[in-house]
Amino acid sequence: MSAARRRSVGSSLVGTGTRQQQVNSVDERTRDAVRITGLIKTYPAARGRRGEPPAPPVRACDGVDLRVRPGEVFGLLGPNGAGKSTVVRQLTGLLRPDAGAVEVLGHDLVRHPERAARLLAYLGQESSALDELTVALAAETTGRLRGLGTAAARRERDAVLEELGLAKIAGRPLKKLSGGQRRLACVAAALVGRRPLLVLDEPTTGMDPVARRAVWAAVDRRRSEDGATVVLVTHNVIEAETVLDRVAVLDRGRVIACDTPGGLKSLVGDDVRLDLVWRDSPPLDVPRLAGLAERATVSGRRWTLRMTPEDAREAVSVVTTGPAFAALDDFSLATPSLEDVYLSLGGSGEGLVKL
Ligand SMILES: Nc1ncnc2c1ncn2[C@@H]1O[C@H](COP(=O)(O)OP(=O)(O)OP(=O)(O)O)[C@@H](O)[C@H]1O
Repeated sequence: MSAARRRSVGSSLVGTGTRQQQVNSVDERTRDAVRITGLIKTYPAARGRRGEPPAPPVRACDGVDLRVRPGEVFGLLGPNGAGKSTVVRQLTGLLRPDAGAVEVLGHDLVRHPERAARLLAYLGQESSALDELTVALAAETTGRLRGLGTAAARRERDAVLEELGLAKIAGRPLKKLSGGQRRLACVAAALVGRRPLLVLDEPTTGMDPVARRAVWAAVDRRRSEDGATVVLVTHNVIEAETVLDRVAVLDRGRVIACDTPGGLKSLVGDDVRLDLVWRDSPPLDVPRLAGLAERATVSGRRWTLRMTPEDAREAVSVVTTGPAFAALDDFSLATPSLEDVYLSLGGSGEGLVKL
């Protein structure tokens, strides 16, 4: 129900006592596009095959609470194995939680998982189901399955393929495309037969920058023109910073922070990050450089330092003069990123992608 419609229903019932309370409680539930409360999921232990040790149970969701507002692009960020896909598979009704509630636009998807198909479009990590079809047929078939008539499905198919730059390869089967092209075709299929909630699990994996930009523009259009809400899984911190309104950081099945990218970054204060890349070995006989070496995280030829802006100014003057500068290949100074937030919150940082 749109906000305008909710307002008109509410105002027509002003003063009717109990019915007003009912409307208020419906209003309360539908104010969030997605409400996830106390979600718990443990994958059971598995017997070891051919003499291998058994796999222990894995608690992939450990009490996850999330609220997503209508029209928001909301991200789940975290390293491999943090539990992001497990959350979205429960959000889409594909996986039953052990405990907790999942509501989408006021519908209880734990009790009624079959309603998910009408409420949301889901792009999972693996999408081999469409592999035998051509790009055009994958999009058209998805539209038909979502209840569009033949003409409407074809109209939407053509519009989406054009929008995502796929018209030229519309006649090719998905299984004969590159990884990035196949992923783009799956995004196209997900967008046909519009749904109020889009749940996209790493939609741009393997795509080149042109395709990525086309996907983000298409997602943004669904939000601005249709009022769609988007839940997006990513472990790409750069994407997270640029496309998301709010982001929940997941680590080991728990939400360790949830805010706007800017709000999260303010958690790490004013510290800046200085990256130094040396041509070969740095001249450690320069005394002030030896001092920096003690504070740096070293990875091959790269030093990374987190410091106050004043210390960074001093460090930059050290590395841009004399023998240090001669030995320097590259350097960059950056304000805090979501990766810094993640690390400062106690995440391991492994598996976060920076492109
Ligand atoms: N079907 C399954 N059976 C057993 N364990 C599983 C299963 N699926 C996922 N897991 C485990 O649950 C945890 C969370 O996995 P999940 O796929 O939700 O993480 P993720 O954050 O989506 O990771 P990625 O970024 O790699 O996609 C991991 O430890 C994973 O190994």
